[in-house]
Amino acid sequence: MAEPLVVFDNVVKRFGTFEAVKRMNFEIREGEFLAFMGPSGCGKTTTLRMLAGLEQPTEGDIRLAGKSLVDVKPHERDTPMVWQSLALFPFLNARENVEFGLKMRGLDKPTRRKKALDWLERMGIGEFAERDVNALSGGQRQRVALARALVTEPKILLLDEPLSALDAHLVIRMQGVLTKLQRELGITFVYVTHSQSEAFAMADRVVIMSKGEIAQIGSARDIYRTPASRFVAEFVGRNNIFAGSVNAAGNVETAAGTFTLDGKAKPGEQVSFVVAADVVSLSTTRPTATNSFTAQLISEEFVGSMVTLFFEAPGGTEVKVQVQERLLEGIPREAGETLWLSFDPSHAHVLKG
Ligand SMILES: Nc1ncnc2c1ncn2[C@@H]1O[C@H](COP(=O)(O)OP(=O)(O)OP(=O)(O)O)[C@@H](O)[C@H]1O
Repeated sequence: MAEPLVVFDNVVKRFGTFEAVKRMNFEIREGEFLAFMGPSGCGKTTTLRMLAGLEQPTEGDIRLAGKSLVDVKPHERDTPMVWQSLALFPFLNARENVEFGLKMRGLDKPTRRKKALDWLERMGIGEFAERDVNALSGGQRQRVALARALVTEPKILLLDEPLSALDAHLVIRMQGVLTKLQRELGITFVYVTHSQSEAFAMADRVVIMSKGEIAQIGSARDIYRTPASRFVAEFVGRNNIFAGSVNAAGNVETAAGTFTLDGKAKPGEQVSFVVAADVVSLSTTRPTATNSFTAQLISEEFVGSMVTLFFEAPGGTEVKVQVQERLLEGIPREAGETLWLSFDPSHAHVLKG
């Protein structure tokens, strides 16, 4: 198999004695959309800066298309990589900002102009082409910055929170625009975001970082359904976490109830396991399902047609249930209501560590 486009090989980054990135090993495939997520200060930007050549690793090697990047200046590389930055040139208008990179590459004026206008149009801000960038809103500036980065059609595009200044409805639209462009142009996107919905909606694979280390790398589905650790399960947030001891029959005795995990837990063990919020079923009467328990409805939250119901189960266990609102017909939704919750053992994922 061909060498992946990017390889991080035992990369460590220290600032003085502080280890911002601890021995990272991962690969990025050509044309992949890879998103980095993690709590503030976990090393996402430092990782991106090393890839961009703005920071040198203290140890290890980064290879781009099979060649070591260490000690190669960004402009000496043969794989074009662009850092999408919000820092626009204040003395140029929107179109001129987008044209700038093309001018540096020696394109003639009419071609530059046409490409720039085309990209501003694609970003939905064609009408502001001649406007001074200081007279644009934060979200409009962010889209000029995206157009400026994409117009040069780099092989790799590095994006650090590119949609953070946009309104919710625009974020959704721009997510669609970006993923479509990424696929069409075959550009490899390396994307840092605080937004889980953004990472999960757009990326082929998501890297969850914690304290300078990769906590998990995988598809949104892998990370959501089979989190590698309690940290990932809690970070993802849409999971219910149960903990307890396994009795002689192999069932887990938790504060919320005693549950069977289909042999995934050994008698005598202390285990934690997760059940995703969207696989918990609700009913008003005791279900025939194996793992059922009662819980009291505390509150609910809507996102589009999905509703998340927050429950408190015995022992103060918080349980979330995510369901399409139309499937809740006949289920009483007053706070304080006691309902039956259940889940199938096949949906329980035992956590390691
Ligand atoms: N130049 C530097 N000198 C010293 N420490 C630094 C430097 N750059 C980053 N750090 C530290 O390294 C750690 C990782 O920083 P980084 O910016 O990569 O985090 P991040 O995950 O991108 O955070 P955020 O989500 O808040 O942007 C932080 O604790 C930060 O304070």
